[in-house]
Amino acid sequence: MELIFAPEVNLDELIQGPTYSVVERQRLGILGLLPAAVRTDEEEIARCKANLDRLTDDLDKYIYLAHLQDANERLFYQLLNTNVQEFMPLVYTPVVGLACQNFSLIFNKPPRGLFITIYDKGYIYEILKNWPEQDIRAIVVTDGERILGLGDLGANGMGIPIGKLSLYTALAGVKPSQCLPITLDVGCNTQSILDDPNYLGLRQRRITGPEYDEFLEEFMYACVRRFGRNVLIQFEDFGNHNAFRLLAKYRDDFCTFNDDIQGTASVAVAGLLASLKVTGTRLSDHTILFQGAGEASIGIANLCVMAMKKEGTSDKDAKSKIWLVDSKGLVVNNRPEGGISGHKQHFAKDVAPIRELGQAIKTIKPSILIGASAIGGAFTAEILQDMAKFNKQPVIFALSNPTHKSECTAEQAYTHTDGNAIFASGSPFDPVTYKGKTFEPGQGNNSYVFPGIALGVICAGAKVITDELFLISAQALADQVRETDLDVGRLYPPLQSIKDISVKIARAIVEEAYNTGVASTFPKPCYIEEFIRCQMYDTSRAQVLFPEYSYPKL
Ligand SMILES: NC(=O)C1=CN([C@@H]2O[C@H](COP(=O)(O)OP(=O)(O)OC[C@H]3O[C@@H](n4cnc5c(N)ncnc54)[C@H](OP(=O)(O)O)[C@@H]3O)[C@@H](O)[C@H]2O)C=CC1
Ligand SMILES: CC(=O)C(=O)O
Ligand SMILES: [Mg+2]
Repeated sequence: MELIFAPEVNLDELIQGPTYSVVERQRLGILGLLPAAVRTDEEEIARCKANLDRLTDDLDKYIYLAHLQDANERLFYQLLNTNVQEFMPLVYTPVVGLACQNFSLIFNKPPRGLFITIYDKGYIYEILKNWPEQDIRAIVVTDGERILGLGDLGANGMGIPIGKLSLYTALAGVKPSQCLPITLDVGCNTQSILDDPNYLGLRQRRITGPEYDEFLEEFMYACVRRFGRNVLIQFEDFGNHNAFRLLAKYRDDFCTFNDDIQGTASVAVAGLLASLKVTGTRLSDHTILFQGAGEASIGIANLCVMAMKKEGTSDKDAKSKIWLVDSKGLVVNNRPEGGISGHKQHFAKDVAPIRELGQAIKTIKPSILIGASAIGGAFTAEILQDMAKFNKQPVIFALSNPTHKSECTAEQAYTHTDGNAIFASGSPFDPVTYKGKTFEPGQGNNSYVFPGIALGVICAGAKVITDELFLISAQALADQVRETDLDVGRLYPPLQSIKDISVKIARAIVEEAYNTGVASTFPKPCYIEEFIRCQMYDTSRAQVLFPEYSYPKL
């Protein structure tokens, strides 16, 4: 047999590992660099699973998967797609929280994202040029100040943009080469992190004020200059004091959204719309109480108002049905403790102050209770029992992440309401069997919507992302919920069908983008769903083809 060797071996060529055929190995000049077996994708996925099964520690599993993503991205996404339900908690919440807390320890050399520090001010465009890919369509950016419910993790927050963008690909087929995770390192205010000898970020307290704002401004313009006007910039896990004002500042001129405010609103309203099918009510019939009055709660509250207005309720009446509890108690006008910012002000009521959540519930008797305060266990047995006392089927969402920050567990929700709760949570819980019925609660997490929204925005070349798009996505998601889901207490469609769900969301986004004149992909595709599917990442392996050919006789 005649062997053909390439003059120089490119180790990148090994990326497909043992799935290369012998002929491919010869042609690529990598013969001998792999063991003899020529394997199918399925066999390689099984090998990855066997490796994961050997590991007992979640962080070790995260590290294994991160290495797989670096070594063989295609296989990584194939593996995730074999069982999204099983693998999502390992690349996303809750384990991504653990990974962020240990990020400096587990950081590995291959760059999965860009770190841009406050000292890079003036050179952000040049740093963006260091990223090897040119055709970036989506950026997820954090400054690490509010990572899940874990607080300020500084540069360790990088796990979040990486994890979110992995879901862009795994859940909605956005091409990984078009995604760029970015951490803006402006310091960290968590002393234990600054004291950690392994910490890899800037070892200083956070820069704030005009210097921070100028840095963000330069970042936004540098992204557009480098990757084009339509590059999607998703803000993730910024501190409350920056999140709202940056969204307000950039939303009309950039293709941007804040996932914690707007994505969360969309997924929560989707869950509420699905719950209406169970209770046979309208959203406007409900009284909603939020534990927490931050990015997530205010975002959801505002979108609930939009949804109620669609039902014909006035703005004033809709707002009157929504109550907030923050760290100082019920959000009421003239509260002695003050602290009612502009966003909370819309929902502040003219009633006597109440300090405790439990007391607020006894007084207001809400039919929907939503937790987004990062106070684990805030929904006590008594609170859950009260919700069941006041309502035949209380809606209870414990949205805080990761799992130990959840306001209650699924088991607590069902047990303390005698199995009557309509429940969803930000981080996943295992099925619960109560009095012979097995509940499989759904995950009220923005991950159900942001990948599909991003896919739609990218396909349409949307110039801006309006609030209307988040309500449309909520409706598109709720429309996917079947009787069989509701029967097991799930307000969301099964995760296993998430790619099709994302396409439906994307389709709704694309149609709306054209209808409202914010699309810029022309000509408008005739068959929108087919067009979207054609843009999606294909995990099947590109064959290294060497067609037989010969020169014509000279
Ligand atoms: N499931 C999902 O998809 C999402 C979940 N989340 C989760 O929601 C949580 C909050 O996130 P986010 O809204 O962005 O954070 P913010 O920091 O913006 O808001 C937190 C809110 O909680 C309030 N709070 C703090 N302590 C208490 C307390 N003891 N009692 C009542 N309220 C309290 C704060 O009050 P004050 O205003 O007085 O400071 C603030 O209003 C996090 O755990 C996050 O992981 C967030 C986004 C998406
Ligand atoms: C899910 C999410 O975005 C958060 O917890 O911050
Ligand atoms: Mg977030």
